Amino acid sequence: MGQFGRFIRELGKYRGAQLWIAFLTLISALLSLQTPGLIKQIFNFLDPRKSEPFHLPGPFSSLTGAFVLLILVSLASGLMSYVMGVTIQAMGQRFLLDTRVKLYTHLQGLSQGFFEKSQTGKIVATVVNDVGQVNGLITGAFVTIIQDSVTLIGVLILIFMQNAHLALLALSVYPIYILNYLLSRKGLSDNASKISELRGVILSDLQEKLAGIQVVKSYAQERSEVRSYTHLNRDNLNLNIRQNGLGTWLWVRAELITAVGTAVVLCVGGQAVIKGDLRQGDLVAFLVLVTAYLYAPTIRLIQLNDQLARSQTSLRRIFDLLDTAPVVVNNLKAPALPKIAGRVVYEHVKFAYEPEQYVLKGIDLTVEPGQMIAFVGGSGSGKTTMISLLSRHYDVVEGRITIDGHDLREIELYSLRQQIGVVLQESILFHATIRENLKYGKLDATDEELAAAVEAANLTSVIEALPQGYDTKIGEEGVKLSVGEKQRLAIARALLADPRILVLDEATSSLDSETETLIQEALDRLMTNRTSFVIAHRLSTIVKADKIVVMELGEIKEMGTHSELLEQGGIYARLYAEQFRAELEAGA
Ligand SMILES: Nc1ncnc2c1ncn2[C@@H]1O[C@H](COP(=O)(O)OP(=O)(O)OP(=O)(O)O)[C@@H](O)[C@H]1O
Repeated sequence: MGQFGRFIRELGKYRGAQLWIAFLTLISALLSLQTPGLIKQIFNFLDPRKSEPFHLPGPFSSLTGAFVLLILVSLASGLMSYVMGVTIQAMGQRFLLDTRVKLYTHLQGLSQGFFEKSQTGKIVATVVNDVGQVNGLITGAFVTIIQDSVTLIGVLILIFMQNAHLALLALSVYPIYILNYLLSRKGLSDNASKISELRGVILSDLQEKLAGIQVVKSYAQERSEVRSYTHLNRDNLNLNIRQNGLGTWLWVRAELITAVGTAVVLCVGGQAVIKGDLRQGDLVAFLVLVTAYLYAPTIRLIQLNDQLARSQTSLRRIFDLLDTAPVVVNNLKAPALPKIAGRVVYEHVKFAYEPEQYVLKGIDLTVEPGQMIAFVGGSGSGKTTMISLLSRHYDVVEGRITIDGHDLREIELYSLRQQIGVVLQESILFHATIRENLKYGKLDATDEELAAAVEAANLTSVIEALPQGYDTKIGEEGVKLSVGEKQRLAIARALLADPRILVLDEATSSLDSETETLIQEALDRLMTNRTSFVIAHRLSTIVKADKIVVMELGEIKEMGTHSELLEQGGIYARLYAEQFRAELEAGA
């Protein structure tokens, strides 16, 4: 029930709408409860044995008047329900908007590590499906709960006022209702949480396999993917059938209990009518009250159990996501990093992704402004981790990293990242126009700035050749750019951002020499006058680096310029010889 409690608190901000809904519910319930009273008066008036006059205001105290009043009451109650429906739908839509924005804002604030460990599809399922499910709770279940609870309270008072004996009889079936409910509750909620979990799995699997369709196709796994997708969906179907079966079975039993209750009231009440202790109209009105206003809302409330069970899992996932704290905490009160020169110092830096499993084991490294550092080393030696720490995607476990003397943890995070540009191995571009992709580096870039960046990135002729130039869409409905063109576009984007520090993860994939030259030229222009950290794969980059850092198992083993390290004849000399030979062979 904890989740529902928190949910109700979350809804607190819509208090105005809630009060309005509560007021309308009350009026609507009071109006609809007038119907049985009117029916009673009509029947008692029509009683052939002893017609009783109407106790209604002047113009309505006739048969026609009573009918008109009946219609007016229904109309007014319908109108109230309409206004209430609209108000609740609006509140539901507000909730959808607010919760999705809240979740998305929270997601944007989470650290990179969270996304490395989570399946995107599951996150999408929560933001889209789970929030939608909870919206259903507001617009569906909550209306029922409020409306029917008010009706139940009103009807209880009315039936006891009319006939306490019959009222007690009508209520005698309630222990059986409760038992019936308790019997089904666990099954329904267990099954609902399985459905909800499975839905997340199906969505994340779909997203993952479509994103990785190249792998699926190149391993010819299409049929096995279709099989496993069908399998998951069949499980989903079975669980849903079971859920509906459980829900319907609960409802059928509740209907049966209702029938018993109605029969008992009719039987005992009927005898009272025969004996003359009760008027026919009183019995009919009592029966309408009991069946339509007592039993029917009770059954509706019982049926809600299914929806509540389904929503519980959704709420848990929404709250779990909202409760996930970022690993790297951005102190918004910390001072912004002033415009930097770009001096970076790693002081005795130790870092572990998992407790005690150090992947950086005491790094000391000083980089002067404008220098180019090349990280070299075997796979898993810690190169990527070094640059992740610089952008503060993770915090160091021991030691510290400073930029121009500022400890990274003591400055505002965004002001840090704004001054670090990143060009990754695989350039990530969005499904938008070339202009929009470029402007991601600098939102207010002028056309001249765009053109200069594009020129420096050797892209001018490529863009000019496109039908709509800068306004050409990339991806799905637009052009497909080659790997080299994408990379140059990413370089132009970084040029526009004009960061003082540059992080570059060079592409390992071999590009043809012409493309390689174009990219290299663009990169050289990008790196000019910036402190650059390069995870180097190309000999040309390594050779001209101001400092080559050779890493092995999380430690710096060698450091120096190309010629210094060759002279040492250590790890670097060996790596270089290997790579040089490999490049010669590849070129041959
Ligand atoms: N997100 C992560 N969670 C846990 N361990 C990680 C994570 N990222 C990297 N590691 C581990 O940290 C170690 C260093 O990885 P890192 O990616 O820094 O190496 P690298 O030198 O960049 O390797 P490569 O050249 O293959 O990219 C490896 O043992 C790797 O398995």
